Amino acid sequence: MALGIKICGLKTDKALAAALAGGASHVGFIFFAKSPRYVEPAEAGRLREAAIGKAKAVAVTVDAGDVFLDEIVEKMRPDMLQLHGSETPERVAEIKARYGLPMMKALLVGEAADLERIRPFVGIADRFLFDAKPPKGSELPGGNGIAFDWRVLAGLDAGVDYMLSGGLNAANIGDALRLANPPGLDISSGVESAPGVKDPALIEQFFQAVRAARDNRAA
Ligand SMILES: O=C(O)c1ccccc1N[C@@H]1O[C@H](COP(=O)(O)O)[C@@H](O)[C@H]1O
Repeated sequence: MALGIKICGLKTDKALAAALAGGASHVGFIFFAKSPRYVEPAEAGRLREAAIGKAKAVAVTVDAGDVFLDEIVEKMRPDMLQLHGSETPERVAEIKARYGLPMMKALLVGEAADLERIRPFVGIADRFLFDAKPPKGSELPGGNGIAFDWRVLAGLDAGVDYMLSGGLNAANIGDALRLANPPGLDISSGVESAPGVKDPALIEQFFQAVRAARDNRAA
Protein backbone atom coordinates (compact mmCIF):
# COMPACT_ATOMS: atom_id res chain seq x y z
CA MET A 1 0.00 0.00 0.00
CA ALA A 2 1.24 3.50 -0.81
CA LEU A 3 2.49 5.40 2.20
CA GLY A 4 0.68 8.74 2.56
CA ILE A 5 2.94 11.64 3.52
CA LYS A 6 1.65 15.00 4.69
CA ILE A 7 3.96 17.98 4.90
CA CYS A 8 2.24 20.35 7.28
CA GLY A 9 2.49 24.01 8.17
CA LEU A 10 3.28 25.30 4.67
CA LYS A 11 3.41 29.05 4.13
CA THR A 12 5.52 29.62 1.01
CA ASP A 13 5.49 28.63 -2.65
CA LYS A 14 9.03 27.22 -2.36
CA ALA A 15 8.21 24.93 0.54
CA LEU A 16 5.03 23.78 -1.13
CA ALA A 17 6.94 23.08 -4.35
CA ALA A 18 9.49 20.99 -2.38
CA ALA A 19 6.69 18.99 -0.74
CA LEU A 20 5.07 18.29 -4.11
CA ALA A 21 8.40 17.47 -5.77
CA GLY A 22 9.10 14.94 -3.03
CA GLY A 23 5.77 13.24 -3.64
CA ALA A 24 3.62 14.45 -0.74
CA SER A 25 0.14 12.96 -0.79
CA HIS A 26 -1.15 15.75 1.49
CA VAL A 27 -0.11 19.34 2.18
CA GLY A 28 -1.29 21.03 5.37
CA PHE A 29 -2.08 24.64 6.26
CA ILE A 30 -2.38 25.78 9.87
CA PHE A 31 -5.28 27.95 11.01
CA PHE A 32 -4.33 28.37 14.65
CA ALA A 33 -3.46 31.98 15.42
CA LYS A 34 -0.80 31.25 18.05
CA SER A 35 1.18 29.03 15.68
CA PRO A 36 4.28 30.33 13.87
CA ARG A 37 2.84 28.42 10.90
CA TYR A 38 -0.43 30.33 10.80
CA VAL A 39 -1.52 31.34 7.34
CA GLU A 40 -4.48 33.48 6.30
CA PRO A 41 -7.27 31.47 4.61
CA ALA A 42 -7.06 33.51 1.39
CA GLU A 43 -3.28 33.00 1.19
CA ALA A 44 -3.71 29.26 1.77
CA GLY A 45 -6.30 29.32 -1.03
CA ARG A 46 -3.71 30.86 -3.34
CA LEU A 47 -0.95 28.46 -2.29
CA ARG A 48 -3.06 25.33 -2.54
CA GLU A 49 -3.75 25.92 -6.25
CA ALA A 50 -0.32 24.43 -7.02
CA ALA A 51 -1.33 21.18 -5.31
CA ILE A 52 -4.47 20.55 -7.34
CA GLY A 53 -4.28 17.13 -8.97
CA LYS A 54 -1.05 16.34 -7.06
CA ALA A 55 -1.79 16.32 -3.34
CA LYS A 56 -4.76 16.80 -1.06
CA ALA A 57 -4.90 20.16 0.71
CA VAL A 58 -5.65 19.84 4.42
CA ALA A 59 -6.90 22.65 6.64
CA VAL A 60 -5.69 22.19 10.23
CA THR A 61 -8.00 23.75 12.80
CA VAL A 62 -8.25 23.70 16.60
CA ASP A 63 -11.73 23.85 18.14
CA ALA A 64 -12.74 26.31 15.43
CA GLY A 65 -16.22 27.79 15.37
CA ASP A 66 -18.52 27.76 12.36
CA VAL A 67 -17.76 31.33 11.30
CA PHE A 68 -14.01 30.66 11.00
CA LEU A 69 -14.58 27.25 9.41
CA ASP A 70 -16.93 28.86 6.86
CA GLU A 71 -14.21 31.34 5.96
CA ILE A 72 -11.53 28.63 5.67
CA VAL A 73 -13.70 26.39 3.50
CA GLU A 74 -14.78 29.27 1.28
CA LYS A 75 -11.34 30.85 0.80
CA MET A 76 -9.00 27.87 0.94
CA ARG A 77 -11.25 25.17 -0.55
CA PRO A 78 -9.62 22.29 1.40
CA ASP A 79 -9.93 18.65 0.39
CA MET A 80 -9.95 17.62 4.03
CA LEU A 81 -10.27 19.13 7.50
CA GLN A 82 -7.89 18.13 10.30
CA LEU A 83 -9.45 18.74 13.71
CA HIS A 84 -6.57 19.10 16.16
CA GLY A 85 -8.41 20.26 19.27
CA SER A 86 -10.78 18.67 21.77
CA GLU A 87 -13.64 18.31 19.29
CA THR A 88 -16.21 15.72 20.44
CA PRO A 89 -17.52 12.98 18.12
CA GLU A 90 -20.77 15.00 17.88
CA ARG A 91 -18.87 18.11 16.80
CA VAL A 92 -16.86 16.13 14.23
CA ALA A 93 -20.13 14.74 12.81
CA GLU A 94 -21.63 18.24 12.73
CA ILE A 95 -18.64 19.71 10.85
CA LYS A 96 -18.59 16.76 8.45
CA ALA A 97 -22.28 17.25 7.64
CA ARG A 98 -21.88 21.03 7.28
CA TYR A 99 -19.10 20.87 4.68
CA GLY A 100 -19.30 17.36 3.23
CA LEU A 101 -15.53 17.01 3.57
CA PRO A 102 -13.46 14.12 4.93
CA MET A 103 -12.43 14.59 8.57
CA MET A 104 -9.06 13.70 10.05
CA LYS A 105 -9.34 13.72 13.85
CA ALA A 106 -6.12 14.29 15.74
CA LEU A 107 -5.71 12.49 19.06
CA LEU A 108 -2.84 13.02 21.47
CA VAL A 109 -1.02 9.88 22.55
CA GLY A 110 1.22 9.23 25.53
CA GLU A 111 0.54 5.58 26.24
CA ALA A 112 -1.34 2.63 24.73
CA ALA A 113 -4.50 3.41 26.74
CA ASP A 114 -4.86 6.73 24.89
CA LEU A 115 -5.65 4.81 21.71
CA GLU A 116 -8.96 3.75 23.30
CA ARG A 117 -10.10 7.30 22.59
CA ILE A 118 -10.56 6.50 18.91
CA ARG A 119 -13.60 4.32 19.65
CA PRO A 120 -16.34 7.02 19.76
CA PHE A 121 -14.97 8.54 16.55
CA VAL A 122 -15.03 5.32 14.52
CA GLY A 123 -17.55 5.71 11.68
CA ILE A 124 -17.44 9.50 12.04
CA ALA A 125 -13.82 10.48 11.47
CA ASP A 126 -12.49 9.32 8.10
CA ARG A 127 -8.94 9.11 9.34
CA PHE A 128 -7.02 9.62 12.57
CA LEU A 129 -3.81 11.48 13.24
CA PHE A 130 -1.81 10.42 16.28
CA ASP A 131 0.38 13.16 17.71
CA ALA A 132 2.38 13.43 20.93
CA LYS A 133 0.96 15.30 23.92
CA PRO A 134 2.35 18.85 24.05
CA PRO A 135 4.91 19.67 26.74
CA LYS A 136 3.68 21.58 29.80
CA GLY A 137 3.33 25.28 29.05
CA SER A 138 3.21 24.90 25.26
CA GLU A 139 0.65 27.11 23.56
CA LEU A 140 0.43 24.70 20.64
CA PRO A 141 -1.62 21.49 20.66
CA GLY A 142 0.57 20.22 17.80
CA GLY A 143 3.68 21.14 15.89
CA ASN A 144 5.88 20.83 18.98
CA GLY A 145 8.41 18.50 17.40
CA ILE A 146 7.88 15.90 20.14
CA ALA A 147 7.54 12.19 19.51
CA PHE A 148 5.65 9.57 21.53
CA ASP A 149 6.51 5.91 21.96
CA TRP A 150 5.62 4.54 18.52
CA ARG A 151 5.58 0.98 19.87
CA VAL A 152 2.12 1.61 21.37
CA LEU A 153 0.72 1.62 17.82
CA ALA A 154 1.68 -2.02 17.30
CA GLY A 155 -1.49 -3.11 19.12
CA LEU A 156 -3.81 -1.03 16.95
CA ASP A 157 -6.45 -2.74 14.81
CA ALA A 158 -4.97 -3.08 11.30
CA GLY A 159 -8.13 -1.53 9.82
CA VAL A 160 -7.58 1.85 11.51
CA ASP A 161 -6.50 4.43 8.94
CA TYR A 162 -4.17 6.98 10.48
CA MET A 163 -1.21 9.28 10.05
CA LEU A 164 1.66 9.10 12.50
CA SER A 165 2.78 12.52 13.63
CA GLY A 166 4.88 14.24 16.24
CA GLY A 167 8.61 14.85 16.17
CA LEU A 168 9.32 12.99 12.94
CA ASN A 169 12.48 13.88 11.00
CA ALA A 170 14.92 12.38 8.52
CA ALA A 171 17.00 10.85 11.34
CA ASN A 172 14.21 8.97 13.12
CA ILE A 173 11.82 8.08 10.32
CA GLY A 174 13.45 4.68 9.77
CA ASP A 175 12.74 3.69 13.38
CA ALA A 176 9.20 5.05 13.18
CA LEU A 177 8.42 3.01 10.08
CA ARG A 178 9.99 -0.12 11.57
CA LEU A 179 8.24 0.13 14.94
CA ALA A 180 4.78 1.37 13.91
CA ASN A 181 4.48 0.58 10.18
CA PRO A 182 1.91 3.39 9.82
CA PRO A 183 -0.26 3.90 6.72
CA GLY A 184 0.60 7.61 6.73
CA LEU A 185 3.11 10.14 8.07
CA ASP A 186 2.70 13.79 9.01
CA ILE A 187 5.65 16.09 9.60
CA SER A 188 6.07 19.77 10.32
CA SER A 189 8.87 21.07 12.56
CA GLY A 190 11.23 18.26 11.47
CA VAL A 191 11.59 19.99 8.09
CA GLU A 192 12.08 23.50 9.46
CA SER A 193 15.24 25.58 10.00
CA ALA A 194 13.43 27.67 12.65
CA PRO A 195 9.86 27.60 14.06
CA GLY A 196 7.52 28.18 11.14
CA VAL A 197 10.33 28.36 8.56
CA LYS A 198 10.21 25.36 6.22
CA ASP A 199 13.52 24.38 4.62
CA PRO A 200 13.13 22.88 1.11
CA ALA A 201 16.42 20.97 1.54
CA LEU A 202 15.15 19.35 4.75
CA ILE A 203 11.90 18.45 3.01
CA GLU A 204 13.87 16.73 0.25
CA GLN A 205 16.06 14.95 2.82
CA PHE A 206 12.97 13.69 4.60
CA PHE A 207 11.57 12.10 1.45
CA GLN A 208 14.97 10.57 0.70
CA ALA A 209 15.13 9.12 4.21
CA VAL A 210 11.65 7.63 3.84
CA ARG A 211 12.61 6.03 0.52
CA ALA A 212 15.87 4.67 1.97
CA ALA A 213 14.08 3.20 4.99
CA ARG A 214 11.46 1.53 2.80
CA ASP A 215 14.09 0.17 0.40
CA ASN A 216 16.01 -1.29 3.38
CA ARG A 217 12.90 -3.00 4.65
CA ALA A 218 12.06 -4.45 1.23
CA ALA A 219 15.63 -5.78 0.73
O1 LIG B 1 2.09 22.96 13.55
C1 LIG B 1 1.42 23.69 14.29
O2 LIG B 1 1.80 24.81 14.63
C2 LIG B 1 0.09 23.20 14.78
C3 LIG B 1 -0.72 24.08 15.46
C4 LIG B 1 -1.95 23.68 15.92
C5 LIG B 1 -2.38 22.38 15.70
C6 LIG B 1 -1.59 21.48 15.02
C7 LIG B 1 -0.35 21.87 14.56
N1 LIG B 1 0.47 20.99 13.91
C8 LIG B 1 0.22 19.59 13.72
O3 LIG B 1 1.09 18.82 14.52
C9 LIG B 1 1.78 17.89 13.70
C10 LIG B 1 3.10 17.48 14.30
O4 LIG B 1 4.03 18.48 14.25
P1 LIG B 1 5.59 18.21 14.43
O5 LIG B 1 6.05 17.42 13.22
O6 LIG B 1 5.79 17.48 15.71
O7 LIG B 1 6.18 19.56 14.45
C11 LIG B 1 1.89 18.68 12.41
O8 LIG B 1 2.26 17.97 11.32
C12 LIG B 1 0.49 19.24 12.30
O9 LIG B 1 -0.43 18.28 11.82
